[in-house]
Amino acid sequence: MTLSSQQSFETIAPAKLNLFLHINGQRDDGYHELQTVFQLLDYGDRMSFTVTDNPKITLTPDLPGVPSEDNLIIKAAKLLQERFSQEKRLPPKGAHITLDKILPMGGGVGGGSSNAATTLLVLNQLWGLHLSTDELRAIGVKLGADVPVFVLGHTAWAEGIGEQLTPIELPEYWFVVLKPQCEINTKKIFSNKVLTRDTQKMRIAPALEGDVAELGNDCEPVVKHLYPEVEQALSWLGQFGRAKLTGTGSCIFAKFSSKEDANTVWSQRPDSLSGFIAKGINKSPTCSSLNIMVT
Ligand SMILES: C[C@](O)(CO)[C@H](O)COP(=O)(O)OP(=O)(O)OC[C@H]1O[C@@H](n2ccc(N)nc2=O)[C@H](O)[C@@H]1O
Ligand SMILES: Nc1ncnc2c1ncn2[C@@H]1O[C@H](COP(=O)(O)OP(=O)(O)OP(=O)(O)O)[C@@H](O)[C@H]1O
Repeated sequence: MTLSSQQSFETIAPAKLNLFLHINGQRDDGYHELQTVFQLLDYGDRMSFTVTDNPKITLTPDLPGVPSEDNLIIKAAKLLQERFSQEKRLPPKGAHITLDKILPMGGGVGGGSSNAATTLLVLNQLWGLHLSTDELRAIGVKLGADVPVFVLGHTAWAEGIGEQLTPIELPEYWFVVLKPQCEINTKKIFSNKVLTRDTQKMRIAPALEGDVAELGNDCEPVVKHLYPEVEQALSWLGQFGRAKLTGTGSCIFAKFSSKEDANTVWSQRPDSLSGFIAKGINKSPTCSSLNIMVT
């Protein structure tokens, strides 16, 4: 049975970590050129989708602080509806979507982007649109630089503004991800005057595992200066391994070779730090259950 003959679908929208993040320049439109490795995690928001004949897109529950029209899930569904009308010349179908939000917002783990990408992938199939993954990636990048990697649904080496992607296979390590008590606006960090913007581009994806461990995040000095709670969290986690910022923060992470080692560190964390433990995965659960080939 194909998904287009089904009416409902439930899945996890996974989180990502930036295992390192280099900023290599700035484009004329203000966006930054970067190089990074996106590591997908086996931890994320639960989402469910039910097709409706009525063209309305509804989402429950509301996300506190995010008006419905600004929610990336609604925006993604509406962009896809426009394509539906263009391609099929029929009144669009609608959807009822539920979101169990567990990923910290403004944390650099890509929750909103992952929600948007999951919406594109699932509704593309439930509505029987059959757009290719490349077409969905092109729609996704209009919603945010982090959306395409979640459409690809694979851990990846990334360049450009984060949309030029090469899938890679990494060992499935465990990560302790800690969230200091602050939310960080991505634009605020990217518009900071003293942000490093001239890290030399690597010519090829580093031979990953070993090399990536040594590479840092160019946003870290600015974020540490503006948010002392992030600096404190980095020094605490740094006692147990190399601790880094993901994206523009506020979450930080360190890698461990077993769940037990990760748990030992997690159980000692200060009360001021929330977060989660997760395993690194190569392929996203949504792409696996939708039988999407990674190319
Ligand atoms: C920091 C990362 O999370 C690393 O993966 C991403 O680069 C951010 O991706 P995102 O949250 O999807 O970002 P967007 O929603 O596209 O952009 C938010 C703001 O960040 C800035 N921005 C974002 C990505 C990028 N490569 N250069 C930028 O300068 C832009 O000012 C933009 O207005
Ligand atoms: N479905 C959504 N889930 C979370 N945030 C959303 C969503 N839709 C819109 N937003 C807005 O996007 C902002 C960033 O949310 P998100 O959780 O993706 O942060 P992030 O992990 O720091 O993102 P990134 O790593 O992609 O920069 C939120 O503060 C919120 O205003």
